[in-house]
Amino acid sequence: MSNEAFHLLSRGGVSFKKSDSRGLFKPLKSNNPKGTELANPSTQIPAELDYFKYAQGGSSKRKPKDEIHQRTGKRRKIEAEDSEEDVDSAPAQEGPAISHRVSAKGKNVPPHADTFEAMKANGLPQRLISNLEDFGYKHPTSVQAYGVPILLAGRDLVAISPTGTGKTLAYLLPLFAKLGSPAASSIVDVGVGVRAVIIVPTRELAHQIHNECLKLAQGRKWKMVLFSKATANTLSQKGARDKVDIIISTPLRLVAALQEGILELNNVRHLVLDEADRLLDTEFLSQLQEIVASCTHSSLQKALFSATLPAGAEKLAMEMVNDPIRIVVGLKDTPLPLIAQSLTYVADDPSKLPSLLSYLAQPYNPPVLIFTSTQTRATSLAEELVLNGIQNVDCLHAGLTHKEREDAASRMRKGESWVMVTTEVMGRGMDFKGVREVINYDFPTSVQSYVHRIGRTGRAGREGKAVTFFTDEDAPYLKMYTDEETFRIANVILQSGSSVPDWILKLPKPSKLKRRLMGKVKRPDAVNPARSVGRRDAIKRSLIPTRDMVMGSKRRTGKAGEMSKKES
Ligand SMILES: Nc1ncnc2c1ncn2[C@@H]1O[C@H](COP(=O)(O)OP(=O)(O)OP(=O)(O)O)[C@@H](O)[C@H]1O
Repeated sequence: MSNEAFHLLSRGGVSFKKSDSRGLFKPLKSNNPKGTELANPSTQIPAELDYFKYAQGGSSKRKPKDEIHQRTGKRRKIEAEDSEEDVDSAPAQEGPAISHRVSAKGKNVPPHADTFEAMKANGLPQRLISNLEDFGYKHPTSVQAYGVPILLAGRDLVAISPTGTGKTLAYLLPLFAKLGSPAASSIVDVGVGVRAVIIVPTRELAHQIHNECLKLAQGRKWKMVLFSKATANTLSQKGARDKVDIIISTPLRLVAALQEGILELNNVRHLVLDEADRLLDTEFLSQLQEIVASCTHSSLQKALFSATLPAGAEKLAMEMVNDPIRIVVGLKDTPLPLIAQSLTYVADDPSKLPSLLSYLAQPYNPPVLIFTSTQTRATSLAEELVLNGIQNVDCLHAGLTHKEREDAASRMRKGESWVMVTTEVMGRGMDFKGVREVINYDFPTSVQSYVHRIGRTGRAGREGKAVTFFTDEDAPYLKMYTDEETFRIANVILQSGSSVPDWILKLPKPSKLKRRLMGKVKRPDAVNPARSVGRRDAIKRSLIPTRDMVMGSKRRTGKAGEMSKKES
């Protein structure tokens, strides 16, 4: 199905209204069937995990951490290591701003700053603080409170902080502060060529960060380039590229420009790797090494950020930085307790579609993000949902054109997509604040993938819900066991305060072979085997009824729209 036809089929006429970020700290209402209201988050989040300062000492509706540890029978090893090996860890702070656990390792860790105002003493200009006030940001999050002073002090940083806790700003604030003023208007010698590079694994994320830069840069004429084929061509003229302050790019694009000789990175003083563990994966590693090797300026500062950093990636990360400080906010590789997680047994692959359809037949909180394992399955599932009358279905994966991808992301931001079917491409970094529910239609291939995927909800202090379907084939990979490297999804769920049925905990340990096969479960391209015969005809035939259905849904969704408006 072409993307256009797909939209024609799937569009209803109502956008749910997303509140802007100023409303992030207000109590949320849900449109759940019973009409029960989610309690005020300020009474729910454990203080130590209150990244957005809701709790300020409030109690949690989820299980307190000690209780969780009793259930898991063991406090996670990595966490114990963090606290035992802290060097110069900043002291626990009285007061509302920093009331949760942050561990900092490294020599001479600069003290953290409780407020944006206090960061002035570290060199954060008033201009940036005023911009933050305009966004309605009152306090720094933990990763900002600790990370900004470290980066402003010129130190290399490896920062691990849960999804949706404001890592982007934690590196952008010091970046703008350290760059001082745009090269074009600087009165001091800033050298020739780009001074800061931000590398991210996907184009969508690069786009999002570019937008964040534009917001933060208000009032100054920074030259910030979202690197693409088109911009690479423009930058092939030396005059144009010498005026660039910041480049945001995926590794592939940047390496291509380096190899073609249309870009030099010898004036880069700040290199940021966002989603660092993904960038240190074998897929990107050699490109990344080439980029790092091209940044030859003597005062190059490196900052690596991610919500997850498995041991192998952490080793590579630590080798890449000089005299670094490593900070860990909350529990490493663990989702926020704000996300209510559950596992749903669906026997086999063909049973997933009916399970999903019955899930979506109940009132749900749009937008919902649904993850599949491949592009073909994403397309197939999106089509099935449309054919089954689900409204405002969208699809985004790397097999679409750039324009289609950008349009889909933009519809999501505007609240026009109620159900977005996607792949790993949206799993990391994407910040759609309104996402209420994530469904892992296909079981994630690693704990990191799980943590990032479900981290698309529960952002910036909001509550979220994550449902993971698992089949008989997936079951071996749920099992908890204590080898830190192979911590599995059931552990992660328990660790972050949601519950896991006992029968899952009693599943046998997977064999070594099964562990090696993790993520290699072969799934058919079509999510509905019955549809594989005459699929195109079926879609064609359904065009008219589906349009009628969409028109009908416009009338019906008047109600749903009102409901959504009330809650946002
Ligand atoms: N100090 C703050 N106060 C309120 N909201 C904030 C603050 N800092 C950031 N945010 C908002 O929190 C949301 C999440 O931020 P961001 O995308 O940087 O998270 P992240 O930690 O990078 O997540 P991920 O690991 O998924 O990439 C964004 O919408 C951002 O605007």
